[in-house]
Amino acid sequence: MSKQPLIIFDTTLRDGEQSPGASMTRDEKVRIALMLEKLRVDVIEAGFAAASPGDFEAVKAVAESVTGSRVCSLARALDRDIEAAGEALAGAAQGRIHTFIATSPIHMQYKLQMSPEQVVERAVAAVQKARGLCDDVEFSCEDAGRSELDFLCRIVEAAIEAGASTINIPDTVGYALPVPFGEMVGELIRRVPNSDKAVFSVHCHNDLGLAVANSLAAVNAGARQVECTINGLGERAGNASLEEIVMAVRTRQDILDVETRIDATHIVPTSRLVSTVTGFPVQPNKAIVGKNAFAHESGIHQDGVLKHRETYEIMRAEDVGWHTNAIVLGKHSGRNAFRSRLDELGIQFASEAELNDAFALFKQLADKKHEIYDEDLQALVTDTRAAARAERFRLVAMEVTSKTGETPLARVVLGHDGEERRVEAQGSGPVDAVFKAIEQIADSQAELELYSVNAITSGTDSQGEVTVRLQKGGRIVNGLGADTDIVIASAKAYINALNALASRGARTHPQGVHEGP
Ligand SMILES: CC(=O)SCCNC(=O)CCNC(=O)[C@H](O)C(C)(C)COP(=O)(O)OP(=O)(O)OC[C@H]1O[C@@H](n2cnc3c(N)ncnc32)[C@H](O)[C@@H]1OP(=O)(O)O
Ligand SMILES: CC(C)C(=O)C(=O)O
Ligand SMILES: [Mg+2]
Repeated sequence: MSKQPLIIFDTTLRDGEQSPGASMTRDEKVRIALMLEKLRVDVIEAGFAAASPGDFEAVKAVAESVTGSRVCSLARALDRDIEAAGEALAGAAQGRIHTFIATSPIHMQYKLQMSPEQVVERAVAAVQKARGLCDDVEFSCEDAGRSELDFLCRIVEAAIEAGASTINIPDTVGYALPVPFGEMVGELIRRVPNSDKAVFSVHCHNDLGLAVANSLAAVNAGARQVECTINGLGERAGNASLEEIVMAVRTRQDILDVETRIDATHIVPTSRLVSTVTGFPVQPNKAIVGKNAFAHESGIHQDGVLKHRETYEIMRAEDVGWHTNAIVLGKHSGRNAFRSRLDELGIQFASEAELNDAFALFKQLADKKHEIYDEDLQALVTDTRAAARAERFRLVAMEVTSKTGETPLARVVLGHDGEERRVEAQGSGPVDAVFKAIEQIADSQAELELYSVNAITSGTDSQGEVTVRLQKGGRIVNGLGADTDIVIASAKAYINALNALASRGARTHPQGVHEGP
């Protein structure tokens, strides 16, 4: 039986970015978008063009960089938002304006303070306006999961009549349960007289941990687009995870009559990239992309897998991009192997000089570490790019003494506005001592909101990747640092965050206060 296409709409760069602290710069968005294009995602929602000048620029840059996927911008049902989306998407090979308005009684009454009639009127006007600027328009009924079915039928019919070719049914607050949600989507498709003129889509949030289950229930009921994010990143508890949807569809071809065009071998590198850029580590037991997803610890399982892999594995690790290194990168590798592996990971360099900087760091790392994994390369490039931004502070040297029964002492040499300064400080631990020493020079008066360490690969020679989040006067910045020595990685991350605080460069976060490295 021939399968129907299931459109994969990735919203990592828009809804994913709405996770507090997950903001991305324009260049980071382009880097992730190019990876999503490689993954063969059908639609990339690049941002919310009207949200801020930074996000407008990011949507524009993604639209101008990506040709293999459709690029989309979100817009409220307001002319100014739709015009901004249309303008940002003008350079796209394939663009889409995604406009939305809430349809649940609670949102219409308290948030929009509009009557249902006014909401329908606004939705129709928004779709018409968007169609005047772009021939591909998606309309979403925000909070559809808590909306009345009769009203949904009415507004969806009107939106299709006005020119929307995709109708999205979001479970905005993650309230739905799979069986009733599937029934609701099926009922909508049956009852809306012009439903055959649009693709029905779902966008599920994970507040009850059911985003993927709800999405698949809707697919079974006739939805042919799923909105999802890498690693399930997204507002609050996140969105449906792309990798879980894609692999569920692929693994259960026996009972699902849809297929996607995703090249799953890029899933793990994309997951790593998103995690590195946002500073959100992936939990070890996360389906598909967690480091334990294909690991077997117990004897009976190990025995079974050794005798016949499928006894305990329903997917092959290599099919989703685990350990795809055909060439092992190490200290004897040259520039060509390095460049080619980065190319496979979707990382391109703006100049030969940038490649050379990254290659020099790679050689330093290879001296410390036997084998360089893809994850190391992602971290290394992020580190090079983070270091390349406006450098008010620079780590020149550091030494930390940490002995049993003694208070740790850090001696740090910091480059500050062209001068080198030496300081020392004690702290409750080695990292605390280093941060205190750096602060003696920086005197940032910023609050440390988050400090997290993540081992990039396994083994004691693994690189540690550190995220530091600082907050000052409502402005939040992330700093990233990677090194085989986690205290040095911590110092780099702290300095990186201080440099971000010192720079006023354009950031994309909707509220303009969260900044990433
Ligand atoms: C479910 C979702 O994920 S929806 C997308 C959520 N994402 C974001 O909000 C990130 C981007 N947002 C932003 O940058 C800002 O909120 C902006 C630029 C869009 C708007 O900022 P402001 O003009 O300061 O408005 P503010 O955010 O305080 O309030 C939202 C306004 O939009 C209205 N609104 C909300 N949704 C819609 C909609 N779909 N269509 C029309 N108006 C809407 C609200 O009723 C409110 O109107 P009011 O100012 O008349 O009370
Ligand atoms: C804007 C819409 C699609 C959304 O993100 C939601 O309803 O969750
Ligand atoms: Mg959402």
